[in-house]
Amino acid sequence: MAEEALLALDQGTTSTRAILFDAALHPRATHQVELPQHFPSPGRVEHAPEDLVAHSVACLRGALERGGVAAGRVAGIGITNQRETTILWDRATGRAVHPAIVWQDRRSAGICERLRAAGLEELLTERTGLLADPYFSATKLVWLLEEIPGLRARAAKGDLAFGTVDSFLLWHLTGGRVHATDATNAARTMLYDIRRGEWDDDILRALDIPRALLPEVRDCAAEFGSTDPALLGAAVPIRGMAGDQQAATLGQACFAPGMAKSTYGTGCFMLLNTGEAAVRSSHRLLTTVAWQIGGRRTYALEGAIFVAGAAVQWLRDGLGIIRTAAEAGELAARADPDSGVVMVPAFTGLGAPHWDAAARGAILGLTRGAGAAEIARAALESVAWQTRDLLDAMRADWPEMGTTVLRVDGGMTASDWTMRFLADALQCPVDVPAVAETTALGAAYLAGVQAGLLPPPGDGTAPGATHWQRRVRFEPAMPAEEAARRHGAWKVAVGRVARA
Ligand SMILES: Nc1ncnc2c1ncn2[C@@H]1O[C@H](COP(=O)(O)OP(=O)(O)O)[C@@H](O)[C@H]1O
Ligand SMILES: O=P(O)(O)OC[C@H](O)CO
Repeated sequence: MAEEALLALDQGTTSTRAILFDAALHPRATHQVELPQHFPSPGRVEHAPEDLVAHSVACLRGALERGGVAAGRVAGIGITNQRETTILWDRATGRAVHPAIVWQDRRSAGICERLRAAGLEELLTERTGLLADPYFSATKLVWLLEEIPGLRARAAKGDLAFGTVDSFLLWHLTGGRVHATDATNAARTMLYDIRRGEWDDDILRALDIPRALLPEVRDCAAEFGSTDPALLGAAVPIRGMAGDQQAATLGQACFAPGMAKSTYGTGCFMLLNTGEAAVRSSHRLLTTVAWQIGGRRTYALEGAIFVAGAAVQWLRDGLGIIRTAAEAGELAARADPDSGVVMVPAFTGLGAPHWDAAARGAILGLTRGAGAAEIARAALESVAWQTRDLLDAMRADWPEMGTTVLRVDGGMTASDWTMRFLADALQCPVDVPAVAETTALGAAYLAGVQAGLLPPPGDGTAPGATHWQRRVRFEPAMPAEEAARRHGAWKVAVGRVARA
């Protein structure tokens, strides 16, 4: 690779990876490390902050080494990360005062209840676009300040720094010189006014969070400082930052309003670009910042589903009816398509647009003729129907959406059967891109924009002209009436498991 390179760091929930791209955004080398999960008690999920830093540095070094590129040739690093996960650290030592509280962690449910009882939910939703749920960082931070002795006093003195994973990594990569985040990560804290683009003093006061804890908020394509030369052998500028789902939206080149992407990993996150409109949802979707570049914010509606690929993992590890995830589609293909078996995989409650924490999973419509194949098919279908519920909610919230093509990525897109059924269920085309690593691609793209190597979104070359290429398109083959009838059966099943 003779020309300049871009380096993406993707710190996710289950692994950390760095991908080296050339200046035209072709992936050249990858280094990945699995991240240990810690479950100290039911409902609690933690990561070791030192793992986050050590693995990130190892991945950056590994990708450079494998790509045979010296750090000095990297025009910019883009950081992207699991969102909402909360870390509080000592400014003097850089050491975290508690393990990272992961986005899935439910320990602050009681604090959310308190906020709702105090009538604060409307203010929180209006300003931040989010719901009073433990998913977001704010109540995790309140929990730390309330439960860990001495922290409130240290915070008041200005000795501590708060950040999501991006900020914590930035702090360490720059040798403790920069305490900053970007607008997309700030938008997931429940402390940030997404319309005015600043930390919200009313919310900080209501939650008793000292402003001195908070990082400075920058654009997603910006100068974030340079890496400590001791880490990679040269000072490399950090020029991009975005939460992983927002980075994937950029990686999928969903640059124009009305474009949407859905990522199918363990869970599923769907984002719809709504342009300059921060659309307030009437269907319990989230309103979030898709990206901020040149001081201008583009917004998105977001829906999160907790169980997507996790349903396939359950077929494998819970039921033992498949040996590998890839077998799920083969088994489903052998099922009776009219068996009437419906599975609602509400293993940990239902996410958007239902937000029913008490719901639990069910398999309905079993007859003597139903077997492993029908259950596998119902599990894969459930992923498509959950997406249909999100799409319907998005259309209802934002009628301008019109017809769409859904761009998909993540592990489950390896299943052609699922993607074909997804197109049927949604009654719209489903596009799988050539570069599957859309999250890293989005982060590298941001760094490339800031380095002046790539055009920003919306400059006339968008959508898609810069880096997006389709690998395959799935067109709906099921008649609309049949899709509506089957969706009806799904909705009845959801109604049976709902508790809220
Ligand atoms: N061929 C396949 N068919 C169906 N599901 C699959 C297939 N391959 C992988 N998966 C599912 O995709 C998920 C992994 O996707 P990935 O994007 O790596 O997730 P994450 O980033 O959440 O760890 C797993 O839950 C797995 O069950
Ligand atoms: O790390 P992932 O891919 O599981 O994504 C996590 C999300 O950012 C949580 O909001």
